Amino acid sequence: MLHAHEARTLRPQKTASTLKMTDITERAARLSAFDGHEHVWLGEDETRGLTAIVSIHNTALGPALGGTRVWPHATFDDALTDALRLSRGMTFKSAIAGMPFGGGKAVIKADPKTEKTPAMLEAYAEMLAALNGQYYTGEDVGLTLADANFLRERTPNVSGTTTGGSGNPSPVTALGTFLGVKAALKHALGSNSVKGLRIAVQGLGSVGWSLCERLHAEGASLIVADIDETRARQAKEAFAADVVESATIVTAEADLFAPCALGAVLSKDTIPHLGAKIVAGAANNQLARHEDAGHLMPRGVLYAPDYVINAGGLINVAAELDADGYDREAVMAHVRRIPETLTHIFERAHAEGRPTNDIAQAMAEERIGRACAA
Ligand SMILES: NC(=O)c1ccc[n+]([C@@H]2O[C@H](COP(=O)([O-])OP(=O)(O)OC[C@H]3O[C@@H](n4cnc5c(N)ncnc54)[C@H](O)[C@@H]3O)[C@@H](O)[C@H]2O)c1
Repeated sequence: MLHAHEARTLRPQKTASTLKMTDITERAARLSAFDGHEHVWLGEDETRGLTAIVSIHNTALGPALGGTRVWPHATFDDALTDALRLSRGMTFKSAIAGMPFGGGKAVIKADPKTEKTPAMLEAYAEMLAALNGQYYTGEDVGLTLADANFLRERTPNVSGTTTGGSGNPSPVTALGTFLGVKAALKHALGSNSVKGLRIAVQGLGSVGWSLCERLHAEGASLIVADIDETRARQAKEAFAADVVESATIVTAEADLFAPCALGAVLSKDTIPHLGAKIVAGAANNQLARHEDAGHLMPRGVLYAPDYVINAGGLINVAAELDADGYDREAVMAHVRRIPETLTHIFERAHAEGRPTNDIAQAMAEERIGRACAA
């Protein structure tokens, strides 16, 4: 495996490849989201329409693992910032979940509906292969199970596939999130039942939809929003949900708000207008800035740290890479411990008068620190 700043150039394995790979670690270091990343790679292929960033934050606990996001960020630096923030979150997620993996994430700057082509994914598979085991990936926003299968046929460093893998991790993420929602309710309201509660869900994709199914089945009343109107209409029919605009779901009066779309939904601007006193959802990087949690506490808002509650998918894909083979029962047992970890964080945060994300980060850093010291 490569170590921090050891390698400056990598070449695709196919000699006639049009893919160009550049180490952009130094460029990334100029952004405030950098946080000491070990490596950041840019893969460009003009012919096949690829602009991809692979961001490797910390490999103290093992090789970097994290999904690939396909999203049309407005600028390259927006995409780079997203990749950096997401891979840092993966380091903490893996550490808290006790997985032998480090933090990594990739962003392909493209519209997944109109610009994602087989040729682009082909070029991206070459990039993954050239990274030679530094980084393992799978689904995220804009990268589907079919895409993961396509990549897996071309390079081994892909998890969460149905071509020899354990399949789409999203339902497992949704299960962990659902159990985490219950843990948050129990801590804040004294009961973990969702029956009769109003729950606002932002984002009705793979995870958000699956979470809604569970909440609806147990009698919650749902308020939903998605920028995809078809998805929102389907949720109205399937769950008798109230549909609101995406911009207003943050303020919707509810017992709990579950962000399941993109990040930065909790900021100093949105927090004063939150319509719920509990925030527990699957989206990565819900806080615009780590410090924004300081605005939640004085308002009595309980926040379930995103990388703790949404770790189900990671636990599932990591198990697929286990040398002893994938064990579904062990995965489910591990996911069922997410509420226990959350409850510990809630109680410690309450006892110490600190934000829940501070406690989660301290726990993750302790484990990473122990690995570095060993
Ligand atoms: N899939 C997983 O296993 C997994 C694991 C951990 C974390 N997450 C995180 O959970 C979130 C959802 O992931 P997913 O796999 O369901 O993605 P997805 O692409 O299947 O769904 C995302 C949904 O959010 C909607 N959306 C985007 N921007 C929105 C906005 N501003 N307002 C309302 N809706 C919006 C999209 O239209 C889409 O329906 C992401 O933040 C992802 O990083 C996913």
